[in-house]
Amino acid sequence: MRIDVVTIFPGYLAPLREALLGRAIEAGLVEVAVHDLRDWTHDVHQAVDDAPYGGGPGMVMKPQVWGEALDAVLAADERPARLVVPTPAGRPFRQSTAQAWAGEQRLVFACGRYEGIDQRVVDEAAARMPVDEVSIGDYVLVGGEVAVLVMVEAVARLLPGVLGNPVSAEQDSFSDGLLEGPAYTRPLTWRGLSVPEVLRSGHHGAIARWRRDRALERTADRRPDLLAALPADALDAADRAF
Ligand SMILES: COC(=O)COc1cccc(COC(=O)c2cn[nH]c2)c1
Repeated sequence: MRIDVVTIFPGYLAPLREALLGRAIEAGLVEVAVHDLRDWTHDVHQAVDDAPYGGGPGMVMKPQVWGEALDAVLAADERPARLVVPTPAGRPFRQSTAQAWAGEQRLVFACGRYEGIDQRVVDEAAARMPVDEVSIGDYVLVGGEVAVLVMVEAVARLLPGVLGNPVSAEQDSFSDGLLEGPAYTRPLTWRGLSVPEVLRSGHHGAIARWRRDRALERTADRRPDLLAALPADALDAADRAF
């Protein structure tokens, strides 16, 4: 998979080169190219924004600069691309979104700042490629860069070879529609707190049951919306205690 990011703060994307993801890039499992939007300005001030039509606070990012930047970035590789624009006004980004995007040959991320990018940039792009305006949560950031770090990590970890042990991607939180329950490791007792007996029993059935109970309990407590969204047949008789 090739990932391109267009931003006025390329340095914000430096963490993509670290750790697991950095190794995946070095191994050629994923290619990442970060582009400075200002490279496509032609004025001495390298202006990327202007006042909003209709008035109101803040500035809007200019369509001409974004248009030239996306044209150039898209032309750099013949693989078909999906354009992703992080925005508080977007559809929710979920694990299912990451799963779907993991099958893409190419993702191009456009990082908005200020009050956003002129809508015509998104509308014009949508005429020639799939475009997703997505939100990573109901809060407002200063720019899309941090959201891109979140989404790239969520997608890249699903790519074959990126994670050491692929099984954990399947057994993710949300993969069965429930939150992950508590996890424990050595020592057996720590500051007077012990590990639940069942986990040391060696009874795999009892352990699986205990883990599911804890996941159901936590989901009912923290995310009742997820529980309500489960398909009817997802819960067996033993589950219905929650
Ligand atoms: C067409 O889309 C745009 O113009 C996007 O423009 C902006 C403007 C300000 C901030 C951002 C960054 O995204 C978020 O704040 C965000 C994403 N998820 N939750 C919060 C993006």
